[in-house]
Amino acid sequence: MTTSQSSAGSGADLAISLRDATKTFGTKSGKPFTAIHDVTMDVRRGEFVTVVGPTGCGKSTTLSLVSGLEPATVGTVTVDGRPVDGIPDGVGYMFQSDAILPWKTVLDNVALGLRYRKTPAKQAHERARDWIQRVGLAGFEDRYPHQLSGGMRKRVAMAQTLITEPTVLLMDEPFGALDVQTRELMQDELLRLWSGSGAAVVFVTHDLTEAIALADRVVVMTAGPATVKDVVEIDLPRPRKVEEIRLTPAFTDLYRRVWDSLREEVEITRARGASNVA
Ligand SMILES: Nc1ncnc2c1ncn2[C@@H]1O[C@H](COP(=O)(O)OP(=O)(O)OP(=O)(O)O)[C@@H](O)[C@H]1O
Repeated sequence: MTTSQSSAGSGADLAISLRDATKTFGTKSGKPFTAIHDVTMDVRRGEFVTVVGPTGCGKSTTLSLVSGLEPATVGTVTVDGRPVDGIPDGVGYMFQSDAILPWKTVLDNVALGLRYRKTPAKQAHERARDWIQRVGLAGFEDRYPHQLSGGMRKRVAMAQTLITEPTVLLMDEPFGALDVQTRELMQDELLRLWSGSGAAVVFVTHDLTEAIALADRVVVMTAGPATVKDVVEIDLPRPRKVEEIRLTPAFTDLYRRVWDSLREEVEITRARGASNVA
């Protein structure tokens, strides 16, 4: 399937909708810089969409329009049917560098997600204990971040985000800094925690294996300014175990399919030279 947009449906089941969204930044030189161009993409409630594209093409910028951190210059962006104007309710984020505070314990860090939303301390701590258990960190409530492994810190970050029960979860290379084995563990954890949550996820990654293993659909973006080049449906059965599913012939076919689409864009980006995309 080759489409010029990622259209998942319409109406009430849409959690996220971008329509011809373009983002142009002002620069010091005075020459405007267009980071993404005419991006049209829908994500249904409960759907897991991953986004791949060449380095610097505009993937994070796309997320920042959905999160309300940046307004679209042209086009429309809606979350839960409402135009994005500032940070929408019900949106959770996870980035490569986590938002864990080194001077707070695991319990306080996880509770922070709720404390920022004015939940009383006692209630926030009760729910934090529950989430710490769900992410497999029971017994580590009183540890500080420097006493944790990279994977454990990610579990804290995941609990901190998921405790707010976001309806839209935006993830920008959240496992990018982890070693391969820990990354696969965290991918499985994420799928387990997400399944049945009803959250719509947009997950940006450079790792095609990760993109395919997690997704219902993979959106392939062009060299910058990014637009949607292709959307690949991932019809692999769920529940999935990443280390098992990536060895199946169906997975290999999908990998080839996504890479065939992405390769040309990566080559265009390489030909332009790193200095133009940094
Ligand atoms: N605030 C800004 N002002 C000017 N240019 C920006 C701004 N934010 C991003 N850009 C530029 O927009 C382009 C897209 O950046 P973005 O971070 O969205 O790409 P990306 O695909 O997420 O990158 P990567 O793959 O390296 O993570 C880049 O050339 C970047 O320098």
